[in-house]
This record gives sequence, structure tokens and C-alpha cells, in this order.
Amino acid sequence: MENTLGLEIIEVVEQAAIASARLMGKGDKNEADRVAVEAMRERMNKIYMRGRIVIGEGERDDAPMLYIGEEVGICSRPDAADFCNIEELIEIDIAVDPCEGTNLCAYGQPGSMAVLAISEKGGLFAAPDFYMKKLAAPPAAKGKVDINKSATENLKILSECLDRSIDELVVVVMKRDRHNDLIKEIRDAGARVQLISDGDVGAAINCGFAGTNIHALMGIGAAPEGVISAAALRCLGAHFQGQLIYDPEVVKTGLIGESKEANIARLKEMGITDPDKVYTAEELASGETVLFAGTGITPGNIMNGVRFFKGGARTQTLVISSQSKTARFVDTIHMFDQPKIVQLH
Ligand SMILES: O=C(COP(=O)(O)O)[C@@H](O)[C@H](O)[C@H](O)[C@H](O)COP(=O)(O)O
Ligand SMILES: [Mn+2]
Ligand SMILES: [Mn+2]
Repeated sequence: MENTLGLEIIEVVEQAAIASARLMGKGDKNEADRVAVEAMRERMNKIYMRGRIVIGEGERDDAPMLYIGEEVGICSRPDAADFCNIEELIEIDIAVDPCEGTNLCAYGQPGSMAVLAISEKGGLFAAPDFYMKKLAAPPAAKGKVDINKSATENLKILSECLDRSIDELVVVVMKRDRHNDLIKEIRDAGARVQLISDGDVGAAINCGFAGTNIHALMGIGAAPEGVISAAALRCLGAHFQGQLIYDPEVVKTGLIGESKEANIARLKEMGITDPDKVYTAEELASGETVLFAGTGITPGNIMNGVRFFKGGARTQTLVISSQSKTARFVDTIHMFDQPKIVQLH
């Protein structure tokens, strides 16, 4: 999968990031999102593949593009047999977030990215548009920290696994009212908290690398983003657990259906009979082959954002593959039309 799709998939996230970055700082999050979706879809539909969106911009009724269930790629077209040897192509599932951190992009803040994860059919958990309690941690703590344990207990475990004192640990938490007690507990335990307004995919991925000065992500964000994070962290051998959150009382802010009971019923309809199940990274991204790709829109901890120059742009993309066991940073200069210069720095 990586061999045949690798470079094309990189271009998918690069194009989405470039499109969004043109709107960086313009204050219009919907437009930043829309152009990223459009660019991603256009580039995906030029690839010789049979793809299906399993995590996207919503159900067909809500979103005109990259909706859940949408088929993408040249070999998904009704006339595909004229172009593709369909029997030879494996069907792939794709989870996308064309502009992850739309607010960050719209307000010129760090940490916005165009991201996706792919796997063979059935290899990614088709997460409902719910919230998810998440715990991400570095590879050394994989399977040792546990989302069912308290933050205090997990910080003790993390400190042993990483061979550093608790006050040397940094935990990322989204700044939301629902996290007030969690933030207090982490601080009381002696660790430091990095509050973020948006963008918990980037925070989760930071946990997978040493040297980012981020040692855990705790708290509740969106479930679709949880699956994309899990795909990246699974490939890195890092820790990720996610548990769906369906109770509006727990979420406190945001749109999450009218009641806990109605949400449980909705989950049941989707085939999720145990709404409290804790999913591991390997369950959320269970495919034999999993690939994550993300391009920085605005600058982040591990990737630059899109930098425009006259006639072109430079992007940085992270591609993580379970197949080749690699995390590649791809630095690309894009030449639009006929640039007078090809800017290096
Ligand atoms: O910050 C986020 C927003 O993503 P996007 O809509 O693609 O720009 C995500 O990283 C979060 O995981 C999540 O969507 C958020 O926590 C849920 O929203 P909220 O109700 O504001 O907490
Ligand atoms: Mn997002
Ligand atoms: Mn988004």
C-alpha cells in the first residue's frame, strides 16, 4: 500500500494544507475548512485507487464533500473498468481531517494540520461523531498507563517509564470546562499542564516522539480525531486509548445530541453495543497496514507550516507507516506556474 500510494497520499495532504494556509489568519474557519476539503478531494480523485471515506466531514446530508461513505479514487468511478484493473486493487478505507484545528488556522495560531489515515477495508474504526476520552503517551509507557486509572496514578507510571520526575512531565489538555478537575489533579500531582485551545491530533502525535517536551495527552476531544491519532501512534508503537463519551453532562460544551439515553440508542443503531468500551490504538486502527500522513498548515512542534514565496510554497509532511516502520519528514517545494525563483529558505 505504501509503495503504490505513498507519494500520492503525501500530495493529498500537501494540497489540502496549501489551500487552507492561503486563508491562515483571515478569521474565517469555515472557508479554511472548505478549501482544504475541496483540495483533498480533488487530489484523491486523481489517484488510481478504490477508496472509501470512513471518517470525514459528516454524513451525506450534512456535507457535500468527503462525507462518510463517499467513494474516492479513479478506480471507484462507475466507468473504472475502462481505466483500472479493479480485481488487482485492494479496497482501502480513509479517515480524513482536511483542516484539523480550523480555529488555529483561521486565527493564525500554531498547530493546524491537514491529516489522514489509511488502511485496507475495515482497518479503521468508523468512529461516530461523538466525543472521546483519550490517553496518549510515549512508546516506553505503552500498555503501562491506563485510561481507567486516575491521572495521578498515570503520572507516577509515566515518571517511572520515562525515568524522569513527575515535575519534569508535561501533559497536554484541551482548555475546556469539562477538564477543570483533571487540570487541577495533574497540577496537584506535580506535573505541568500545556493547555491547548484546539488540535488534539497534533498533541497526541507529539507524545509519540521523544524531544517534543510533551509526555501525555489527557482529556476529552472528538472521536474521529481519536482514530486518526490512534493510527499515527500505533505506527509509532506509542500508547493510545480512547473511550467514547456520550453523556452531554460530561462533555459540558459542544454539540453532542440531546441526552445520554438518546446517544446510547444512536450508538446501538451503529452496532456499538458496549458504549463504555475502552479501545486501544490497535483496535481503532486495526488494519494489517496503516499509514498516517499530515502536513503542517501553521507551524507546529514537529513540523513547519506552509511557507509561501513568489510563485510557490514549501511544505513539511510527516508520513508514518506500519508497513515500512518509518516516520518520514517530507520537505517539498511546490512550484506554481512558472516561478522566477525556487526559494530554499
Ligand atoms: O480542536 C479540534 C477541532 O477540530 P476541527 O473541527 O477539525 O478544527 C480537535 O482537535 C478536537 O479533537 C475536537 O474536535 C474538539 O475537542 C471537539 O470540539 P469542542 O466541542 O470544541 O471540544
Ligand atoms: Mn479536527
Ligand atoms: Mn477539521
